[in-house]
Amino acid sequence: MAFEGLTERLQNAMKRLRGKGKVSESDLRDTMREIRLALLEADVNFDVVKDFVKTVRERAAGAKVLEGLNPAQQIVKIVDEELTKTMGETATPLNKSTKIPTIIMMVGLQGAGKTTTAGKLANRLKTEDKARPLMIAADVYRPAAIDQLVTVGKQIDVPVFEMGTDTDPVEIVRQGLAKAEEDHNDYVFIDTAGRLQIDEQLMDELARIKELAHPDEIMLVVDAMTGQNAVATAEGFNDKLDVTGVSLTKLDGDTRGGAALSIRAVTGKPIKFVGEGEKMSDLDVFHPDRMASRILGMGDMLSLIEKTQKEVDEKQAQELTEKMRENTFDFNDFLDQMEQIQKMGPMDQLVKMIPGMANNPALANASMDPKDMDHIKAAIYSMTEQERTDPDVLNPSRRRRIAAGSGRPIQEINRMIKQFNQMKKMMSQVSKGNFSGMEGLMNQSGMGGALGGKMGQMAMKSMSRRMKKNKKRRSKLRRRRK
Ligand SMILES: Nc1nc2c(ncn2[C@@H]2O[C@H](COP(=O)(O)OP(=O)(O)OP(=O)(O)O)[C@@H](O)[C@H]2O)c(=O)[nH]1
Repeated sequence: MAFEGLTERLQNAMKRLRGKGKVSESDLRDTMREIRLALLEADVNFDVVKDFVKTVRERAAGAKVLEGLNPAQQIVKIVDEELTKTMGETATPLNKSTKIPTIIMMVGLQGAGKTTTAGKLANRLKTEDKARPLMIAADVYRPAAIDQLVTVGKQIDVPVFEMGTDTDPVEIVRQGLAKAEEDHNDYVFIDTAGRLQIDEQLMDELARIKELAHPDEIMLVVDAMTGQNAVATAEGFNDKLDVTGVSLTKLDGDTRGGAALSIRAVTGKPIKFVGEGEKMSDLDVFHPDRMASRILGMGDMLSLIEKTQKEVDEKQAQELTEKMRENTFDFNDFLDQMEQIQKMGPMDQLVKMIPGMANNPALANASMDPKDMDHIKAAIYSMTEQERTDPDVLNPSRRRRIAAGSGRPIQEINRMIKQFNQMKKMMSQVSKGNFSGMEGLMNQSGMGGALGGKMGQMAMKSMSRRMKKNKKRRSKLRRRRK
């Protein structure tokens, strides 16, 4: 099994923190030493280990004690996040040319899995994107290599261009590309020669092929089982060819993890795919976050941690609901809400996540312009503390002052206050469990319109999260009163 030793050692390193209410300096030091040894033993590059441990230690020492998470859980979370970062954070797709064909040049040492990976990728594009790839056999040094590519081609029903072993590989590639043009293939894979070790002659040949073909992707294939050697190979190929992506093969074997964890950090090039078997379908997109949880072997623990965190967020949300229910939701709360929402990302996407809102025609065109948010904020910033907490005092002269202070027209301020009040009313209704009038209220108040729409959306977002929980809590309260 891949990563077995690493997983076990990392788990052991963090186990010692379990059940501790507080992590002392020496606990942390011991844990970090264990993590460091675990990574080194897994053949992770020394510099990568050094940086990793340093970052985790700093984050762990500086971490505020998050409510709801114990110290061990927090450190697991930090280690998980940093592992993910080390491997590149997010999945990186295959490069694609704007006009066909997209040319993918496969490079790597002999036996790394170039031919197999070319076949797997071609197969994937064919089945998922209905692509029509062509594969060029440019390894003229081993007749068996051409046969192998031809066999793979038959297996996945993808044509192979080959000229035997007597033609210069660059010439083969030139003619192969002409053939692809003629046949309108949308992808071309160039299967190049490998050696047991990097040598000048091979590199020169690859450089000549690169110069001729201008590949969109130079995919370096490395065998994950070879640990530090894989990393050295990657560096060598990258220095000479400036590769664009890496495929790690044989992750189904008992690789220790060094290659997966070091390549990105050492070469700066993303791992794009991983091979996990010999079958043509055994190819996966490389997801750093999933790989990190797999290495940690703490899938359950990590989802628990996430859940706990969410609940802490919900506790804050609960306080807000309380205010809504008691009708004391004011402009300060509104400002808080807005700031939270702004941190979360584009408004229209958030709205779509609300159950039942994805297809709501009232919100169809209500996308959130950050400028509008800023205008609302500016208006609230121009209010006095009293006005924020007690919006009823907002008489015409105060409104004029706010308009002048925020540089917004008075009509806009009036509209905003009116809609805030309607929203507040709506919120208090909803929080009391009265959903029926909501839609009518939304339309009546022009919530689908510009400013109100946005306020409405924000309110909807916070409400939807709370409704369920609140309902439960209210019935509990009722029971208690009885
Ligand atoms: N278990 C496993 N085997 C793999 C994987 N990828 C490739 N292989 C095997 O590794 C061996 C070498 O793969 P090839 O595709 O022939 O390697 P190559 O880089 O093209 O090698 P040359 O053509 O000799 O330069 C084959 O037996 C493949 O079946 C993988 O992800 N998992």
